Amino acid sequence: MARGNRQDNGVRKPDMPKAKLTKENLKEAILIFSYLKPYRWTFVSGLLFIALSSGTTMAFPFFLKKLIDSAHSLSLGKDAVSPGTIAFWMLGILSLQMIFSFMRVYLFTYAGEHALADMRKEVYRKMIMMPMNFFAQRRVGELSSRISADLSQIQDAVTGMLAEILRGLLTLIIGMVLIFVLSPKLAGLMLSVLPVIVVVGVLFGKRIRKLSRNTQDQLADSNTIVQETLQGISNVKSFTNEWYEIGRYTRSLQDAVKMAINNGRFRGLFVSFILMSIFGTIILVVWYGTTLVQHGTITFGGLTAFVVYTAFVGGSMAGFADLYSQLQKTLGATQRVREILKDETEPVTIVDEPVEEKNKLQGAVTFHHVAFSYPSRKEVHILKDVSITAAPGEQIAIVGPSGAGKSTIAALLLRFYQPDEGQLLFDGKPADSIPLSQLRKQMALVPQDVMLFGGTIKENITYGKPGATQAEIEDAARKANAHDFITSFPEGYETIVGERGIKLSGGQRQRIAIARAILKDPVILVLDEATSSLDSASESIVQEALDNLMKNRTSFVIAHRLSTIRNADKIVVLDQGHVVESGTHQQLLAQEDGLYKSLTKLQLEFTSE
Ligand SMILES: Nc1ncnc2c1ncn2[C@@H]1O[C@H](COP(=O)(O)OP(=O)(O)OP(=O)(O)O)[C@@H](O)[C@H]1O
Repeated sequence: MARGNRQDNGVRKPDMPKAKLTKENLKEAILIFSYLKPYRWTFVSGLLFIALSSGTTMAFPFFLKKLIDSAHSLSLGKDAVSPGTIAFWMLGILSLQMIFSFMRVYLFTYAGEHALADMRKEVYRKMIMMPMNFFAQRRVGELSSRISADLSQIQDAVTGMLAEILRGLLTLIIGMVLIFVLSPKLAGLMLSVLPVIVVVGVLFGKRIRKLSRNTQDQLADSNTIVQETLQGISNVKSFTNEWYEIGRYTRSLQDAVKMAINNGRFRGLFVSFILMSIFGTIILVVWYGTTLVQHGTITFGGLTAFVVYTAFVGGSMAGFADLYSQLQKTLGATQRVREILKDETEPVTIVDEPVEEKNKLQGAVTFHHVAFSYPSRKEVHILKDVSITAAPGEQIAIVGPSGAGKSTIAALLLRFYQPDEGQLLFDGKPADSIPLSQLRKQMALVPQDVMLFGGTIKENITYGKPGATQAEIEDAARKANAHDFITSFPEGYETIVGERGIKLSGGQRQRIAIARAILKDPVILVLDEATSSLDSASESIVQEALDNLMKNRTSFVIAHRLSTIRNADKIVVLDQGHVVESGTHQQLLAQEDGLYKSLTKLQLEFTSE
């Protein structure tokens, strides 16, 4: 069976590109801001409040200077504004600061959350519209972390980081101007140590970025293990491989922890370095400042304000180095998300339109000399020169050994993939001349392993025709031999089926899938070994349901149990991608040395044993 999320070799592809701070990358990242467009006024107001709150923060040291100088003047018996009045002004400023900070956080959250939800919607929309090959080459965990982790990183950048950059820049510029105004000499001293700090900071930042990327990758690997084992929990349990999975997860986690600790070591060094730089500079400035106070070049208050401004400026510089590594992470996330946004989707429509008259099918299907290889394994030719014709309403059975390419035929029918050579025709028209969604709307697939969604039975049946009435649903369930077992549940149609339908038996799940297909009322039906996992009693109930479903539709039945397809209008025998025989049951049995005959014989022997 050609499953969607098949992995080629179980090894995750290194699709986490390094995000360097290049012009190209930044340009791409800026495109993400287009999602903020609908909320631009909220966002701009947020920016304004950041500027205002930075302004009020920067006003504090100024008032501190006034406060100290006035106290100093008063102590010398000179005339000055009373410290109480200045403290009162400071309280006023503090109140403003509170309002500004509240508004900035609120407005940024508002714009950021909305923009992120839009972005998530867009990425999900894109993802779900991707062709099958996209899913065949990626792991589910990896894709879901695009939507969760990567997008959260981007959101942090849009809201938190941008605010930090703006605040840092304002603090830096205003702080620099003010310290030069307060004392050019002291400012000169402070700036002489600055380039050293910046260079070392950037080098550190680079290293940290690399390490944290590796940690993130490793962590994503461990999360994939969790997702995969939970999805296949019955496999894990039936093989009693809990120990194996715990071991696998532990090893993966240990690697992640090792990397994170290594990263932490560097971050620790980085933080210590920054702290040392800040306090070292302060000590230097204070020492030199006190000599200037002695010479009367600067007041006590001035020196205090200078030190505080220096701390602000130093803090914002240290923040920049951290922001730099954050920015790198965000660029990585942006790149991965943009990769999906840029990828080409299938030409499906995302509005629920009825099938147009001109696209309505009668149900004739022709495979005309079709050859096919899966895009991920181009060198392996799965189908070779396959020709099959089905008249409207005919039942075509496809049989053959495992791996012969039966499910691949189903995948091509549903146009999950395109033939490499030859043509697929519907009512004599090339498949690609009919819009993809319009075509698929007229088909239904009852797969081998039925996947139900976590909602109610009713919701699962209505999946075949959203908006169907209760009468239609019940009618479909009756035809699918499902009504009786559904009504035997206390909650009837409202019974929650549990995640992926685990609260129902295999046969019940299949009958729900059949009811879903009946409700869809397709012209062409594809059944992929629909009865293979059932015992004889359930098989006959399901088979009856299937016979109801197949009435008056072109059906392609992929079957292992040859007994179920005896009455098919045509049986196509496939072997290693070739059609080796084709005809009715009787015709094929008449072929001495035929593959069908030997398969039938084998099954008879097998079942009579
Ligand atoms: N997505 C895929 N990418 C690459 N190769 C695939 C993919 N799906 C199936 N194949 C390969 O194509 C071949 C035919 O597979 P297919 O599922 O069509 O066989 P089948 O006849 O339905 O087998 P079975 O009866 O065992 O389900 C197999 O060799 C399989 O490994």
